Amino acid sequence: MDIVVFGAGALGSLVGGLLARDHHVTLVARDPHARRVAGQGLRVTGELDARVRPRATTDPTPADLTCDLALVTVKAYDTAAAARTLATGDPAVVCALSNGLTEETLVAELGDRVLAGSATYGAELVAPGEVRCTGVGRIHVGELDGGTSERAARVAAAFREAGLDCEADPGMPRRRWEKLAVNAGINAVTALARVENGALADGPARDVAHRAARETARVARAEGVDLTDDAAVAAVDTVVEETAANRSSMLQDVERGSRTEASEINGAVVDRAPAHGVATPTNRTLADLLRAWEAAGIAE
Ligand SMILES: NC(=O)C1=CN([C@@H]2O[C@H](COP(=O)(O)OP(=O)(O)OC[C@H]3O[C@@H](n4cnc5c(N)ncnc54)[C@H](O)[C@@H]3O)[C@@H](O)[C@H]2O)C=CC1
Ligand SMILES: CC(C)(CO)C(=O)C(=O)O
Repeated sequence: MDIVVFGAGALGSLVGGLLARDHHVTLVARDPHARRVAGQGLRVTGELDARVRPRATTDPTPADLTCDLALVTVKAYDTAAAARTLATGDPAVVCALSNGLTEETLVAELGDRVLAGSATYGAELVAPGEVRCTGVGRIHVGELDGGTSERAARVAAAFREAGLDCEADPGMPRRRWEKLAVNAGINAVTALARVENGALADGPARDVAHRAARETARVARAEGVDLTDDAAVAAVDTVVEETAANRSSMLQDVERGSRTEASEINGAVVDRAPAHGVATPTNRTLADLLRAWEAAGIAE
């Protein structure tokens, strides 16, 4: 497959690097990472090991963006800009692995080419040209409105060919909310407490994460998605166990002094709640604390 990874930071470089073992991959990234990958290739270290030579560019042409599959791995708040650039080319299928409910923003520019996606792999960009895999997770892809499709099966098969754990999921509407519950619980709590995901296996931080996940499940149900409180909590516990050594992407953000996705994750739950009369005090507190930290001065 001809695959473009748009926004190759930590997650995009990991997934794109692994895909490059079997597919023709172009990373759309920023310097100095892009320059390093273009010159010396990309190293995947940590729990997985690979040395690959994908193409890398900071400035894709419409021809670069005309591909079989465009994977979007920018931060959720960069999705609209990524979608506008992707629309200058002609990707056959577009799939977001970003956290947050970003697919609607992609659909606005790219229409029914958009598949839903989610990833629980852990990744850190440790240096230009080197990404560390901190947790082997799983990727799910599927139709935004649910159901099976030939194109989702084809994308999942292409991922598996390259050795990634990936399934086509007919239940993406529920999975997207389940992932939002996982991130609402894990990301903000690990970022504020400055702990690895595994620290949420017990103790007070675990209770906060569970409360955020339950609130997310209530909003999901109010929006017609069948996600029980217990299922949301169980999903948090499973990801905590599977990614115990991860420093969540939001913890990495606060440690770097950069903007977080608190508004796109916890804030997204809070914003949707009033229309349904659902209370979301835990998500509001987590989002507000992170926004207060951002307002005090972030690096970018
Ligand atoms: N890092 C992780 O372990 C995981 C991250 N995620 C999600 O994946 C998404 C990406 O996360 P990370 O990879 O950690 O963030 P990151 O900040 O390392 O990567 C995003 C990259 O996109 C690049 N980018 C944005 N706009 C661009 C443009 N127009 N042209 C070129 N490059 C552009 C940025 O420079 C950055 O390097 C987030 O939504 C995160 O929540 C999900 C699962 C795990
Ligand atoms: C799955 C998890 C929680 C892995 O850390 C993640 O999505 C992230 O860090 O953003």
